[in-house]
Amino acid sequence: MKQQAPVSYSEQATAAIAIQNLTFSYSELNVLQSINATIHVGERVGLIGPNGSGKTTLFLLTCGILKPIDGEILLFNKPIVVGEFRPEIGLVFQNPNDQLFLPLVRDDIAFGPENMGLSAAEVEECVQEAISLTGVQNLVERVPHNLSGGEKCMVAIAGVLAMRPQLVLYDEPSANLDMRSRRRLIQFLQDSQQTMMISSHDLELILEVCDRVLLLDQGQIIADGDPCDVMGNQLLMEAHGLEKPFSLTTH
Ligand SMILES: Nc1ncnc2c1ncn2[C@@H]1O[C@H](COP(=O)(O)OP(=O)(O)OP(=O)(O)O)[C@@H](O)[C@H]1O
Repeated sequence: MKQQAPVSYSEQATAAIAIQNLTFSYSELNVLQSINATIHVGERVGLIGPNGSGKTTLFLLTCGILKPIDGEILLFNKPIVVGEFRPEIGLVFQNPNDQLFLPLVRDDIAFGPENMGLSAAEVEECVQEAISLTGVQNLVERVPHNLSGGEKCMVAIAGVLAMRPQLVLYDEPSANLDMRSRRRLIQFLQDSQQTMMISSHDLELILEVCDRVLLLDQGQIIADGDPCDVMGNQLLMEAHGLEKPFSLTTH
């Protein structure tokens, strides 16, 4: 439950992400203040925190979309450089409309691998694999713009998986999904093989999918541990604008 020390040499072999003394501000607004955390290969880590605590910002830094003020992030032991494409990592954006922009779903899913210098046959293999994993076969000839929220969510995930990342960051993946689409997403996430981080206010989803949770608030990682322990701590949750999930209320 306490903040982690910077990654040690012995941890490097299994570190997918090593966040080291990371500090970030938008102009005058300090968002992250010297945070440290290591995400290991194979982990499924939930990222929780109140609105505006910096969850999306941390994901954008981890993908090299934003540049830290201080500190650094190592991705599989190699520093993230802002603007450098790293195929090892994929980000599923909070709003699928930010990700889907081509006239056909199939083209959207193919966009990533097509820009990775792969042959046409390799692109097709990646696309078919992603379509199959996400179950969007019936949507490939559709116009992304016309899809429902749940359909857009799975197509956006397919577009990321088509690049075969080892690590996927999901930003609020269940936002705006109905019960059936959300259940399908949870099943998909449980079956996924990649190391993952999931930022969400859907704490029950985090409980069902993740084996570890980080609580972010006031620029700091306030808690880091087992999801039931962290989210079952009512005083801790309430102190940071969160509620203990209903399914933990009898524990
Ligand atoms: N481009 C930007 N310019 C200035 N401030 C920003 C920008 N993007 C985000 N912020 C601010 O940075 C803080 C962190 O935002 P961020 O989106 O990372 O939080 P979050 O934890 O993902 O929030 P939510 O749970 O509401 O999605 C907020 O106060 C937000 O208003």
